[in-house]
Amino acid sequence: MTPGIRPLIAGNWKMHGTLRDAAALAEAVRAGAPAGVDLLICPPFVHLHVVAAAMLGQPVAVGGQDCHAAAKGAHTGDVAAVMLRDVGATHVILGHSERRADHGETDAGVRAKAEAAIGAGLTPIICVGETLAQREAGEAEAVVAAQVKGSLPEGFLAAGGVVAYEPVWAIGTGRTPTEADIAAIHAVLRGLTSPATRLLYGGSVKPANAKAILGLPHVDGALVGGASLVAADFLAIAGAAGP
Ligand SMILES: O=C(CO)[C@H](O)COP(=O)(O)O
Repeated sequence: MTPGIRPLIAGNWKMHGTLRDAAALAEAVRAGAPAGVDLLICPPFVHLHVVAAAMLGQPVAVGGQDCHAAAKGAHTGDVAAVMLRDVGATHVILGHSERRADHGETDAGVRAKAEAAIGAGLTPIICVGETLAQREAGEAEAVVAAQVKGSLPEGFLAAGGVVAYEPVWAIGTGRTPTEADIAAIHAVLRGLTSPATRLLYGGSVKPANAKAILGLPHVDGALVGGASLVAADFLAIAGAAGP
């Protein structure tokens, strides 16, 4: 943790569940939200409006998992940042490795989306992280630094933008980097951002490892995938971030 930075625990629900599942999960998270920690849930687009309406005035923020760089236009299947804001989202995840891999997203494209998000009044959460091959080649710090430099637009830090370090090989695999490796990357991220920037770790965060990971220097929260689909697990991770 970084003294003076309130932790953020964000759940990325990815492409899971029905609308009924989403509403029940959101309600369970709301009911158990601990004090002293900011909570964010990011449902699939089609569930976002209902979940955001249910969380209005509650201590759980709601975010999108992506947005388009344009404010409107002929972009079939895409969603604009202003549309996310309009239905009650406050955050948006950008540049997740699954989108970089599945949709060919580049640092420049992520930067353009982040500009749109900031313009719409959303807080962007930009994901960076190396592949296993890059880590084994000793390139992890350089890869992450290049992604940060390429993906963060001007005004990102002033707008309270968040950076999430998610090593690609740790996502959904049950494998996590060593605590020293996480701390080393987060020190690089701190040097490239600001003393007030929230830096999240993501990749197989579970109740069992949350306390240790969240206790590392410059780790100001977590971006949680699989464990965020189980309210008790997500809340246990949030509890590990609390005072
Ligand atoms: O979804 C994640 C948070 O963005 C990230 O991919 C980690 O997933 P997990 O390994 O299932 O927690």
